[in-house]
Order: sequence, then C-alpha cells, then structure tokens
Amino acid sequence: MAFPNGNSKGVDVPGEGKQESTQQNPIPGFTPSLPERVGIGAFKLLNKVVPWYKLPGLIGAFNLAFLRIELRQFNLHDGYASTEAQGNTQSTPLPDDRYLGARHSDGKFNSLEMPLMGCKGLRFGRNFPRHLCPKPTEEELWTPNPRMISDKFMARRDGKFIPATTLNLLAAGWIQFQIHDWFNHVQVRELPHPRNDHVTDFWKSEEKFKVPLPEGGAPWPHPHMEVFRTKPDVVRDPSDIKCPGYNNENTAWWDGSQIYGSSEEATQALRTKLPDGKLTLDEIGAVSFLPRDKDGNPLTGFNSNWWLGMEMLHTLFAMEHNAICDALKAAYPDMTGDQIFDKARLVNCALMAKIHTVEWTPAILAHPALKIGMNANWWGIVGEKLTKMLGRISKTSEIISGIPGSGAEQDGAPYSLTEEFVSVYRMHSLIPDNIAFFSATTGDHIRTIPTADMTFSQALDPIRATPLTFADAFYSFGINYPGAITNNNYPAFLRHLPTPDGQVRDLGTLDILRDRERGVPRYCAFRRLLRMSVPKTFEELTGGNAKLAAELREAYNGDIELVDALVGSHSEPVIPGFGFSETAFRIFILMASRRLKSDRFIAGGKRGEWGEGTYTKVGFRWVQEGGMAQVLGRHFPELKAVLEGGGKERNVFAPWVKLWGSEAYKGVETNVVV
Ligand code: HEM
Repeated sequence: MAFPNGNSKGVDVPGEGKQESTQQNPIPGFTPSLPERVGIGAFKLLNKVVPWYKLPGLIGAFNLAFLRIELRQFNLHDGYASTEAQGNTQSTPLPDDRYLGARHSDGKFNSLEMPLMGCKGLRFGRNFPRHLCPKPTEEELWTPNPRMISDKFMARRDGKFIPATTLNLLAAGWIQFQIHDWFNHVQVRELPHPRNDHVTDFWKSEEKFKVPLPEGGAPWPHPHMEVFRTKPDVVRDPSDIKCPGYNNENTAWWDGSQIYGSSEEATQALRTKLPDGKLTLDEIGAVSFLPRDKDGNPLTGFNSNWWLGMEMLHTLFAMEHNAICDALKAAYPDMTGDQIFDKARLVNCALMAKIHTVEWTPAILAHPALKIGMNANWWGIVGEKLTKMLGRISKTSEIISGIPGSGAEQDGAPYSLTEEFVSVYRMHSLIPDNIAFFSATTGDHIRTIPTADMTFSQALDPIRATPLTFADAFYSFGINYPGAITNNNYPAFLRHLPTPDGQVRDLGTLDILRDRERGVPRYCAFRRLLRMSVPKTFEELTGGNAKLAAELREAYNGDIELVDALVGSHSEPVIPGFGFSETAFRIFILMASRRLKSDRFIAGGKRGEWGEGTYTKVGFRWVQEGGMAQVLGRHFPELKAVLEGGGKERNVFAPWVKLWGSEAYKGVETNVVV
C-alpha cells in the first residue's frame, strides 16, 4: 500500500511546505541564526558517533537545545492554509482592557495581533507539512485491522500489569489532567445523553465508524464496535478536502482551562457569587468537594474521561486557586473580585506549568541532560538561585535565563497544539487495573479497588466510603505504580469502556484508529519526517527483540512501513531512564517549550507580562517558590511528614517513601512493590 507521507524510503523532506499560506503571513518566518546553524551542524556530526543521551549531562542538554532549534525550523506547521483564521485587531477587537493583563477564558487575546490564536475551536496544527498528512483512504484506515492490533499489542497478557517503577500513580493522573487543559477533539455530533430518548438516534447515525472485529479476536458483545468519527472543520480552502482540519474544543494555551473552562460563560458559572475571586467548592464538614450538577457530574472546566485521579487533581487545584485568592485579598484588600480571580488564575496556571516543567518531566524522562534542560527551560542555565537573586541576567536568551520572561515568539507558525502531539500523549497504559489504598496516617491497607469502579459517576466512591480521605488517596497514589508505556499494557477496563455518552470503546483500537483517521504518519514516515534514522527491518525496529519482531511482521503483513506510530513507539528500545520512546520525545521537546514560549503571560510580551507587574508581588513569589509538595502539604497537612520524609531532592512524581516500613504492605494484592 502506498502512503503519501514520506513512504518513498529514505526521502527526507525537511521543512517542506512550512508556509503554505496564500495570504500575507503576519508571523515572521523562522530561520536559525548563523551560530545556531553552526551549532546544529556540529551536534549532527557528533551524533553520528555519539547520540545525545550518551554525552555528559551538560553537553547533552546543549545538544537538545540545538535539536529543538532544528525542530522549530522544520516541524511547526499551521492547520490552516492561511493565517486569516487567527483573526486580527479589526475582526476581533479587544472588548475590555482587562484582557491586556488577564487570561480570556475563550483563549482569545493571548496574542494581541492575532487574537484568535490558540482559542477554543481553532484547528489542531501539524508537526509535518499538511500535504504529507492527508485523510486516509478506506483501505489505509483499516489496514491492518485496528482491533487486531489492540488485541495483539495493547491487551495486558494474561492480565499481567507491567509497572513503571520509577514513577508513582500521581504522575499518570497529572499528565491526563494536563492534556485536558491543552486539547480534546470534537466528535461528529453533540452526543445525546443516555437518559434521553434520542440515544437510539446515535445508533442510526451515519457519522460513525463500524470497526470490523477480527476473526478469533477477543470477545466483543456486539457485531461491530461503533464509534463517532472525528468532526472535520468546514472546508475553507481546497487543501482542506485532502487534509481536513480538526478543531480543538479546549483552548490550546496552558491556561488551566480544565479547571476554569474554555469560555467566559463557563468560567463565570464556576465562580462564587461573592467578590472574592474564588471557585465554588462544596464544603462538607472540613472537606472540600467539587460541586455537582443535577445528574451528579462534577462542575469544573473539563469533566470528560473522569475518574478518581481527575477528581483529586481538579479538587486540589481548585483549592489552590482559592488559597491564592485568600493570600491576594490579605495583601491587597482593595482588589475587586474580578481582579483577585484574574491574578489567582494567572498564578495557578503558571504554577502548574512550572510543576510540569521542573518536576513531572524530569520524573518521566529521568536522564541527566533532561534534568538540566527542563530546569533551564524555567530558570535558564544560570539556575534557580541566581535567577531568584538577580532576576533575568539575559533579557531575551531562553538558554541563559529560561523561557519565562524571554519574550513570546511563534517561530514561523501560529500557535496551536498538533495532531502528532495528541498522538504521542496516548498513554492509556499508565492506568492500572487496580489501586491499593492505604491510610496516610497509619499506613494500614484500607482496600484494593478496581480502577473501573472509580470512573465517571463512580469517581468519588472510594472517598465516600469512609474511612478513606483525600489525603489517603494522595498517599496511595504516591506509593502505587502506574503502568509502563509499552506494548501489552492497556488495562482491561479501558479495552471495554462504556462512556456516559452511550458509546462503548476499546481505547487500544481507538488510539490506532484516531491517528490513522487524522492523518498522523505511521512510525517509519513519522521518524523520517523528524529526520531520525528509519529501521529497515523489524529486528532493527525492536532493537534485536526477535520475538516481538516476528509478531510485528505477522501483524503488519511483513510491511514495516505500515507499523502504526504508537505501536512502533512502544516497540523501539527505550533510552535508559526514559518513560517513553525517543520518537515521541522529539515531538515532546519541541512542543513542551512551545507551550511556554508562545504564551504572552509566561514568555512575556511587549507589556512585560511575566513578573510582579502583572502577577503581583505575592502572586509571583507564589509561583517561583511553589511546587507540587507545597501544594499537597498546604491542603493536606497529614501528608507533610511523608513528603518531607523523601528529602528535598526527591521528585514528588517518583514513588514516595513508605513511612511504616514494608510490614503494612505485605500480603496485600497491590501494585505497590514491597
Ligand atoms: C481512567 C482513565 C482514562 C479514561 C477513562 C480515558 C478515556 C478516554 C476516552 C473515552 C477517550 C476518547 C477516545 C476516542 O474516541 O477517540 C480518550 C482519549 C484520549 N486520552 Fe484518555 N482516558 C484515560 C486516561 C488517560 C491518560 C492517563 C492519558 C495520558 C495522557 C490519556 C490520554 C488521552 C489522549 C491523548 C486522548 C486523545 C484525545 C483527543 O482525541 O483529542 N488518557 N481517553
């Protein structure tokens, strides 16, 4: 089968079609400077002999910095044929000066020149030229059968859970919590409510896939798996017919939209009616809960794909927002409710961005170069101490003084998150089948509960069942392992997942099908478009794992070009310390810094938005001094001892120290290794 996206073996297509715009592009193109080009070239030569991850930490970090420049040059592409969709000051005038210094919940006005950039409803972009990511033919979509791939490469074999022993379960919840801030695709129709009569219409709809079930595959209760297609955006340009655009229903900014909502209206509904700037929480006794609607759904910015992990993190950061409001009110008693809200939101979002950058990322990518690199993304190579003491030493260099405050830039393409970015975050194997709960104060085992029994409307069940508290749940997440991001590690319940909208899905099948549907190149083409080496044989792909190579060869009918990006990523050898593949990592390093660098409220714009002027002195300190352990300890003081027990250097997303020795955990059927 022939694919248009770089299937012509060995053909390199760097940067092709970066500016496909027929209109004048208001974003300057991105060309690396001469010293940058020299640096890129020098490291390329060096990497022919030594890969970046085998270099000493600091040199490896510089290697990655130059790799990122090259990725910016070739791997950022707009999802539109023209930049018209991003709006301008005439078509979308600023409604209120308030949004010069505050986030607009629709995601508008982050860029004052292109006010719609990154806002709710805009298209996903691409890391590869659009014309190389076309809509697949029917044959391409179904070859090979995605459910067969899920049966063979996603299902846990004999239910065996493969733990990621350098991480804790909080790390799994955290990344899902973050991606819900950044993106979600729109499916073909607004789904009917299951308790609503229209539900039968769904099954009559033509707008759905009927996934064929392979002969001899795992049992499925229906003749097909029926799921909605992704809804394509309207055709705005002839190129959209071949390469449809898909809309992001969340704002693409790092703006806490999973907590605050992706529209001004949604945010307003989540706030208290008092002039205190706070989010509404239900206080039951001394415990704060997210409020519920009449059907029991949590009232928060984004409540799909809900489970206990989301309940915990949404509650925690709503509490954090309210704590920031209290501190601002105490320091600045004249602030109005809107002013308190706006500043608290800025602070809370920047704190989450910082936790993600300097804590979560070095936990999942535990490599010395990454630790240096991610720390430098926030503080610069001069480090935290000096930056705190002297402020930014270099006004604009992100390498010397970090991305926050270095000045927002779009590097030649309007900011958006990309289809390939969504693809590399398909990390459903992080979720275990069972979670073992322990008391945060005595260490006693309370219960082990199937994760399936704490999803959607049952998310709060473990907490409701006394004596389990939020603190116990956090402690338990701290000592449970997530699943490793590898083959054959999807939990059984996510392979047969009824959702409140009436669909029943195997997420293993869907993860494969969605990538194909949205034109994400397959593994070999994906790597080729990232200028990475491309395996010629299945043995090369698997790093010499002959058994896996044989299984892949059989499943993909001997054609290595057909291997899906996700399956290839799960099959390649992993860099020591890494929690996911190097293929995924290329997209990751490019986009992780882009989320910071594109954002006026973090990188800073002409108005110097990053600093005390916009955040307030109290607020800015809150960000720069804060971290995940402080947030947890502030709201759940019972956890302070265990958090401090790990020592200052201990990463909060690595398995926590068990304060009570191993005895309490012995004999308990659990994902906690004794
Ligand atoms: C119990 C936990 C989880 C549940 C119930 C859940 C459920 C779902 C569902 C129903 C979808 C939509 C599938 C489709 O029709 O395309 C989805 C998509 C997705 N999930 Fe999960 N998920 C969970 C955990 C996670 C985790 C830990 C990650 C890691 C980052 C993750 C990443 C994604 C991504 C990237 C998508 C694609 C979103 C898009 O199409 O825009 N999920 N999930």
